[in-house]
Amino acid sequence: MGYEHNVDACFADRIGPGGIARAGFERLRAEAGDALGRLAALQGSGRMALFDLPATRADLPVLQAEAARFRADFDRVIVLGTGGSSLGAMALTAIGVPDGPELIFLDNFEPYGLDRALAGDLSRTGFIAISKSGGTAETVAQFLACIAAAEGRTGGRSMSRTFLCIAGPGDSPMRRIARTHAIPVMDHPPEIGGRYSVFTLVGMLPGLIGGYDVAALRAGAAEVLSQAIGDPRSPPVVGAALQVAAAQQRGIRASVLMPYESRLDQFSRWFCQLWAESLGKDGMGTLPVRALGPVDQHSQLQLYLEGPPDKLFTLILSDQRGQGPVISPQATGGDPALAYLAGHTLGDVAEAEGRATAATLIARGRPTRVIRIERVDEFTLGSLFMHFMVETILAAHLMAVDPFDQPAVEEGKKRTRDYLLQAQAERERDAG
Ligand SMILES: O=P(O)(O)OC[C@H]1O[C@](O)(CO)[C@@H](O)[C@@H]1O
Repeated sequence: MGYEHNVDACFADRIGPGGIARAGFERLRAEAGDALGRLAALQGSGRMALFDLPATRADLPVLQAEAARFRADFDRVIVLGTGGSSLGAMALTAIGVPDGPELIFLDNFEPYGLDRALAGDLSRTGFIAISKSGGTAETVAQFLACIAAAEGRTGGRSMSRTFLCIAGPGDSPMRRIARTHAIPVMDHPPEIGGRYSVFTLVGMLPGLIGGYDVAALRAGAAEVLSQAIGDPRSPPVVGAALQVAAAQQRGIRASVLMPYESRLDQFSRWFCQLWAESLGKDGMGTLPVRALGPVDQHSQLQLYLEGPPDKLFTLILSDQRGQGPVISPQATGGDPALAYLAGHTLGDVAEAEGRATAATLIARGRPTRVIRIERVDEFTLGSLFMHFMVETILAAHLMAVDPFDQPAVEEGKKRTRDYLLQAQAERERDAG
């Protein structure tokens, strides 16, 4: 597997009263294991398509061909899409810099970023607009703005070769815009929710354009899934029971994810959407918190150690020993205050800091799970994606909420539309 999962320091028998009791946890773990068994029975039926994706390879040739075209034609690819339509690919392409065109994700809707991106040379810039619903205001508005900006600036390339759209099947504003401009549209699988879509073309295509090994990503996911299905004590089952037991028994209100790897910071953003939108309903759910080590030791850690004991910590640690520049003993100038650094690499220091934070949290009786990874690569990331998806789905089961919907976000979207219509009406009234 791409990781080791250690939850010992979450239990009262290890960390004292801040920890959870084994008995209640074991009941939840058994229930989560049963739920996974029922979901696994749907494999291959199309009713749990997420579980079929890791073993799928048939879609890759078409995506590889499309990616090859983008790689040949463009120096920059601007990806439009928000939430589940971008976070997975952003997490994947944050793990390294293989090669290929620069990928620019305009996931946060704001004029400044779009203006800057569009101010560049558009003759070697491709665009991919992604929206499962095909109607998300931010993505549709960006799509229209990019089409308008690209017209006459594509270096003679047709719109159909400059833009690509990924949208759910059926009529939608995005599809209508694409049709007007003869922009090709690929289908977003309707049976996979946006925040679970990283293993579909939504994650795979940007990944392939960036030169990432997407088969390894799926292989990592496949391994976690098959192990979880075969073993009711597997990490995602244990993780779900842990999160729910912590909330039920210890009033835990927040789930902090703290990788000690900048390359996994985007992964934490992906996790936050997954956890929040899947669980936050009917008064249930815990607050997902994105933290990054070591930098947040100098920002959040004081609160984590001495603030309210309402957080469950998940640290993702990798063995960075031996990596990076060496601090030579000569460079420390023989200063005794710096003797502890002499001869170490920067990776040695980062590794010691991650270990120290885990030990300090544990010493303070704060429930702390440690996920150890060997390296940050596609296989490991695929493992972590699948781990947290299964953990989230099973936690939802234990909380009796639906992990696949997000009914409340519609309210804000409707208000946005109303405000804009109102402003339009006022403008027209003032004008005439
Ligand atoms: O892919 P779409 O339909 O544009 O949705 C983007 C995101 O917006 C949400 O619906 C929330 O507003 C998310 O669930 C989703 O990932």
